[in-house]
Amino acid sequence: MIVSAQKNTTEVGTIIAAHGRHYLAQVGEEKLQCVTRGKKSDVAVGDRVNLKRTSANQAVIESIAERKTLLYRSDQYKSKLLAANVTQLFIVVATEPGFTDDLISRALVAAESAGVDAHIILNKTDIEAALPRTRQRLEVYRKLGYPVHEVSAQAHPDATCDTFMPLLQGQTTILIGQSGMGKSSIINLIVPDADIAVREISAALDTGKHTTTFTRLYVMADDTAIIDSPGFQEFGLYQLSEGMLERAFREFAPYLGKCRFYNCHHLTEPDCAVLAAVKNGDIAAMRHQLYVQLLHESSQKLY
Ligand SMILES: Nc1nc2c(ncn2[C@@H]2O[C@H](COP(=O)(O)OP(=O)(O)OP(=O)(O)O)[C@@H](O)[C@H]2O)c(=O)[nH]1
Ligand SMILES: [Zn+2]
Repeated sequence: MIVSAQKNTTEVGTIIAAHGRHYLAQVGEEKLQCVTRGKKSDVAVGDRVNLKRTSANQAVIESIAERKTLLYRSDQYKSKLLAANVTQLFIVVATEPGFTDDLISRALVAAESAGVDAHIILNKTDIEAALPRTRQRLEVYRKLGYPVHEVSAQAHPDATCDTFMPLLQGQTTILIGQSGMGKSSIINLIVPDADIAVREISAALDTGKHTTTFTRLYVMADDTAIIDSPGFQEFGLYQLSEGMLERAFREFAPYLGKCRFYNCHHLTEPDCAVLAAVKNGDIAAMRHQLYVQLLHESSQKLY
């Protein structure tokens, strides 16, 4: 079929899902199946792209607009693209089941190093027995300046929407969370017809049964989008240099440059200002341990 009107013009779209080297782009009200030229597959969900139509519902990606931010996911010892142009990252945790600090801090490091704001969403506040202890566990992050928002998607859906809507406005927000935290419940509240959209995306990309395993973007308004990243995407942090890592721990900032050695790794060095702060409790030991672990991991990278 020849679509004469669009034949030689370029259109602008947003990548809303990716599966292998097949992409789906939202162009106004339409969803177009896209491929890249050649073997390139460096397109990420959230990318703004220039497209050339090849049929009524297909197009070729001509170019990718400059990215404001880029998040990576981990794939063995490699980092692959997770999402582009994200402005804020919401980490969903719950009173129950338990969450791990390791995953929260890794997500925070990913956000910091990408220049993306990070917020923590505490869901299931209706499970009151577990609430005090959960709040206390999140205190370390709140003290670091990461906003913590309390919601209950199930018990207080309207209040949950009221909490989210102003936060989402004008932003591209990625939601991540370990299984069972209630991320799907939240998405279904704030994105009406999310299920329909996922089925549509899945059919267009022919992902078969893998409907829940791909990252997808929901366009809410011109300047507002939500990205649902299923499962708990391990963030790719292998590409971070030592300098980027130490800066991704925002509580290290007052101490950087104050160690005896200008190239201090903050591991076991004498007169290390960071270690001194860990020792006197100004830096949480748990956070420093993760820094050590990430430093170790980034030295293990294969390429
Ligand atoms: N008590 C309570 N339960 C909730 C709340 N929100 C979600 N749940 C329940 O928590 C369970 C997990 O919710 P989901 O929305 O499926 O969680 P998810 O994080 O998407 O989990 P996966 O689908 O495994 O990734 C379900 O049984 C929900 O009914 C809440 O506010 N309070
Ligand atoms: Zn040091």
